[in-house]
Amino acid sequence: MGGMVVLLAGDFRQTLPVITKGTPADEINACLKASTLWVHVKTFSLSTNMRVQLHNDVQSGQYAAALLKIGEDRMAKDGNGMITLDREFCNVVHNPDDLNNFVYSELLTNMRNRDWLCERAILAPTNEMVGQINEQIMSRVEGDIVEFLSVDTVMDTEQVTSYPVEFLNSLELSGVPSHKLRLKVGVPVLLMRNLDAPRLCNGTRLQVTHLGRNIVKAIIMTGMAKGENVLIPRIPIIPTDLPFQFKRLQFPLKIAFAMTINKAQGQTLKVAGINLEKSCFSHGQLYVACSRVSSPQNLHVLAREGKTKNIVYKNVLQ
Ligand SMILES: Nc1ncnc2c1ncn2[C@@H]1O[C@H](COP(=O)(O)OP(=O)(O)OP(=O)(O)O)[C@@H](O)[C@H]1O
Repeated sequence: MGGMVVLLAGDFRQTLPVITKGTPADEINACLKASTLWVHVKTFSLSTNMRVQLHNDVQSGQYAAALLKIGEDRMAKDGNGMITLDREFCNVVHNPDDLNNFVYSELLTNMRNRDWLCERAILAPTNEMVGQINEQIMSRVEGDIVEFLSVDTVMDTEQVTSYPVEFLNSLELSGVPSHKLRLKVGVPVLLMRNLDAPRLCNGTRLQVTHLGRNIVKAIIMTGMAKGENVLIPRIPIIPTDLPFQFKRLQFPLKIAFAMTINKAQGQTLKVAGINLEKSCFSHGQLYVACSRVSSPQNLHVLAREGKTKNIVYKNVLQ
């Protein structure tokens, strides 16, 4: 059947599809532009950055222009291929504690305000960094940490001896909750699976209100069911991108003070911190991170000497 009109909306300055252990060439090949259908696509361009425009101040035009310079790799680079982030573009900070304090100032008082919690996040390129930042900020929250250990089992009983439980427990997989999930009452969490769409979806943010042995009570902070109290159970999660199948029984939650830049794509934040102790490693990450907020006053960036790498695959933009 032909002749149907399909509307696709996107921005090729943003991150490309993630290919596990893939090279830049694999990412470019997975992009819509590499499809044989692309020649039949008619493109229209949107020209106003509404997120920035809505802020409605004199700096908004400058900020939107600077974002485009990052997205299109038009920033000047030094001999090591690094760009310099200046004060007009963001607040450059020099250590992780400062970054955490700028974004989560007076955390204990403000944590009761769910809107305050939702409108801010610290972003980092890798899951490993995100895990560390979440632990650092959770340590500032009052109360005891409760540790939930997952139950991991191999699906094929014949493979039980090849994959001991200790090995399964050690697997940290993207999109799969950790074996050891550490939470406190009051912390914001991200739901990692669709439990009851459209109320409780992958990416919905919640605030923990009670930690039981077999259930987590939480209040929904984002989306159509904002304000509702919910019970989150442990669910079986089966990763699909491994050479063998195993099942992890765990709460589909992770702490949401910090999240990866890729996870933040699509979100709008009032205040963002970007931890670039380890630079971005893939196309569009710096652009996505910086473009989550609408003004330079609300963007705090931790980068050594204010310098960082901006990875842009120019042929995706042509
Ligand atoms: N025409 C508009 N009028 C008012 N607000 C708008 C308009 N378009 C977008 N916005 C606001 O701008 C912000 C970004 O919009 P939206 O998330 O739809 O854009 P997007 O292109 O998906 O962004 P990105 O891909 O960068 O995440 C949102 O807060 C949205 O409410």
